[in-house]
Amino acid sequence: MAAGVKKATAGRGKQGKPNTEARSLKRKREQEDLEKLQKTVDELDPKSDLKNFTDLPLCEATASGLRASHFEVLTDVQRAAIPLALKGNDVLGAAKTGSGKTLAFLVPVLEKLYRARWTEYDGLGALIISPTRELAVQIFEVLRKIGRHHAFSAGLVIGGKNLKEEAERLGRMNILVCTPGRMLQHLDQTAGFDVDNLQMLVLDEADRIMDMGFQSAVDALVEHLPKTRQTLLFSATQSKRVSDLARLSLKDPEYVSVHEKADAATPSNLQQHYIVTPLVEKLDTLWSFLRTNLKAKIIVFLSSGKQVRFVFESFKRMQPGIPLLHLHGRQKQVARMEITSRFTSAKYACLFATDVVARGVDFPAVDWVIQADCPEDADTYIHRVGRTARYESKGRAVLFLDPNEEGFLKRLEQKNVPIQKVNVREKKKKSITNELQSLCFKSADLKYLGQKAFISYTRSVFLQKDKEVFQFDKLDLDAFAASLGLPGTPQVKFQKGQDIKRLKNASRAAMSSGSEDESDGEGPKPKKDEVRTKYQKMAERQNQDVLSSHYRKLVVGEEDDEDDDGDFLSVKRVLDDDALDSAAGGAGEGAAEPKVVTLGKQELIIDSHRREKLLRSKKKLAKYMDKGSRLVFDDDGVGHAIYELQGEDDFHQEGPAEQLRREFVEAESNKVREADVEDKEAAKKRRKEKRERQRAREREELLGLEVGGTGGPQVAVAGGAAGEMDEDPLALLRSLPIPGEDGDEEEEEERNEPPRKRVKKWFEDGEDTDEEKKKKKKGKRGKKVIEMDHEPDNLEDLEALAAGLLED
Ligand SMILES: Nc1ncnc2c1ncn2[C@@H]1O[C@H](COP(=O)(O)OP(=O)(O)OP(=O)(O)O)[C@@H](O)[C@H]1O
Repeated sequence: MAAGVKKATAGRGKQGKPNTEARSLKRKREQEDLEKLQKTVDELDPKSDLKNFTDLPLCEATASGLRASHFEVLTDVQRAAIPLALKGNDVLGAAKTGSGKTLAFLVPVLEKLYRARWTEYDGLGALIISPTRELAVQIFEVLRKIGRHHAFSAGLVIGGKNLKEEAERLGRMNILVCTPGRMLQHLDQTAGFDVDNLQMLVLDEADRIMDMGFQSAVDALVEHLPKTRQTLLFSATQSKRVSDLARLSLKDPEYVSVHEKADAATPSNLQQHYIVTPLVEKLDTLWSFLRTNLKAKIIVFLSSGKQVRFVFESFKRMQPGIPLLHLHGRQKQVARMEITSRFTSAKYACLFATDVVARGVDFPAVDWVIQADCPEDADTYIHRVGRTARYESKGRAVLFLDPNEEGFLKRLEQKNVPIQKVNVREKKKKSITNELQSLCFKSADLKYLGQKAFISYTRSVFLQKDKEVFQFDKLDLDAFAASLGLPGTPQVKFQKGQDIKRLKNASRAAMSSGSEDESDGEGPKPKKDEVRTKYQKMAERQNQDVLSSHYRKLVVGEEDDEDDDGDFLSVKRVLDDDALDSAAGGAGEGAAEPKVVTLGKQELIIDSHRREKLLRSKKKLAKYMDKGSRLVFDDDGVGHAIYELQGEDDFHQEGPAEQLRREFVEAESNKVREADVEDKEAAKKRRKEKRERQRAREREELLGLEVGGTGGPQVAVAGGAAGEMDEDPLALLRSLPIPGEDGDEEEEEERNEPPRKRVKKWFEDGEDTDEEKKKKKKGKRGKKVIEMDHEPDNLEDLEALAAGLLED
């Protein structure tokens, strides 16, 4: 789309002055061309037999962009949809995966704006919405390629970038490719972002975008858009739901379904197989498959980000001999882009992925699509396998089914998906359970990942809507846990909750986050300033504490109870050993066993280093303790409360109350007096000892200086003359008290006493020359410094100091 610059400079005279005549001529010619083009479009019969892009009434900029990108022959969907769209119809386009739907909407977008003579001053002309960031990036790239000779500005709005920066650029864009949440965020928040002129709205993977995960965002987004626009909807699994059409205010939409009467819903050059492999042997089968297909480009689909991480990490450690990559919605945007581009350019590689790349993503030359976890429905199956056998290339797909999941084949049949059974050559199959066990034993991290994978898998099976295919009660949980290499079976139990789609889309509930393409079903992130409990914080820890999702459910689940359309899982035991293990150490190996310490009436779980530190601080612990009550001990060592109430009768028997009171006061006063005398004696003794110690110290200091001679400051003693004394050269320094050390009570008192008169050191002698004195004065920038040879400790000293301060 750089041609705008060329266009702007065309029509200038030799000296750079605008040649008005040439310009008006050019404009006239353009106008004529445009009218001619519009006429051809109006006369175009959408049902006519068109073969190539050159048969379409397109402007030169689009035609040359297509040529430069080597697009010549129209695909079926392009042949059917582009003419209708060029003529201004709303279109619902359905065609198999990899059949070229992207161009079927991008070409009409460019043409519409071109024929409307759209300029940068006209604002946003077309909005293209994609359900995932990966797909949005891809659409944007195709747009850039075929639109290179147009002068339109185009932008990508997908989140993961600075909102403000994005907002600044938005106002200048004619075409935007976006994900729904991020776009809505801009429409709601970006001041001056005007979409009133919008000519065209496109929804790629429309059925997904109209799905409930995006429902609220899309509805809110459409609210902002003008009703007088053209709308194009495309997908390989298009729905004609009237409610969807109404939501988008489509006007007499043309339904384009080029493969409706085809033998299959999937590309004809795609070979599809399934393997019946028990859940407990799934990883063995997958591993053995990879080991026998090292020279291939493979995508392995798994049901959650946790599955992806565990399989990726464990296989990586076992080094299968093929480069491994992994992609899921919880990764940072930069990492996702990096992995996508690495897999795109790789010749041989295996990508473990969630459904984040199930739709639309056009990785070149993928040989195999393996669905290691059964997809939630036939549509998802169709999109997943569609990552291979794209356009005219061949591809193969394998679906792993547990014997209990064979009911899924019926679903595929209903959708016209041809699939054949293949058997695994048992000879080539290798069990990796022992290796996984040993890896999990050696690495706590991997074990935690395995536990999380176990839980997320079992949970997803339980939550699936299609109960004929996904039968939780038929899962052999112990054997499944063992097959992942786990030392025990993490325990799970049912709780009323939400259905899988709702859970999967939980993160989309707050669309403003912009991370709408999350496919891991890992629930929403907390808002920044939300107050969270310690269990919530533990649950959010990214560092693999296995029960995090359980804790999350424990906490979030309470709120979810209202929603009764299904059930969901959570832990039976709040704290099992592993959970505590992980909670105590974050995730690292050798994490300390959590302790439960009873403090007063409270139980304190020591589940982190911070808590452990707390145990060492009496002061901090004090706040957990009972405040306590003071006791006095009698001669027999029995404790009594300071004020014990005596029975009234006993009290009266001892004599008149007033007399008893006086006797009590007198006795207590005597005690205080005696204690006072003792205290005074003790204090006197301590002061005496202190004085003696001080004198001794001063004597030693003087002695030290004499030994050191006049050769330099005190430290010189250590390196010099001390050696001759055959003494430890640091003896003097060691004899001096070090602040903070040996802090017994008396020394503490000593430190609290007012500072004593300090004996001047020989090198501190204040007998400076006059010049030195002047220098000192200057150095202190005019500040008045009064030098005294000792600190003022009587009235005379203070008067002298005050007099000095008044002197100029
Ligand atoms: N007319 C054409 N000539 C040659 N190649 C084409 C043509 N149209 C599309 N392609 C190529 O076919 C591949 C698939 O196209 P595209 O991604 O548009 O398919 P799609 O129908 O959108 O698939 P999905 O349903 O998976 O999103 C791309 O690599 C694209 O470059």
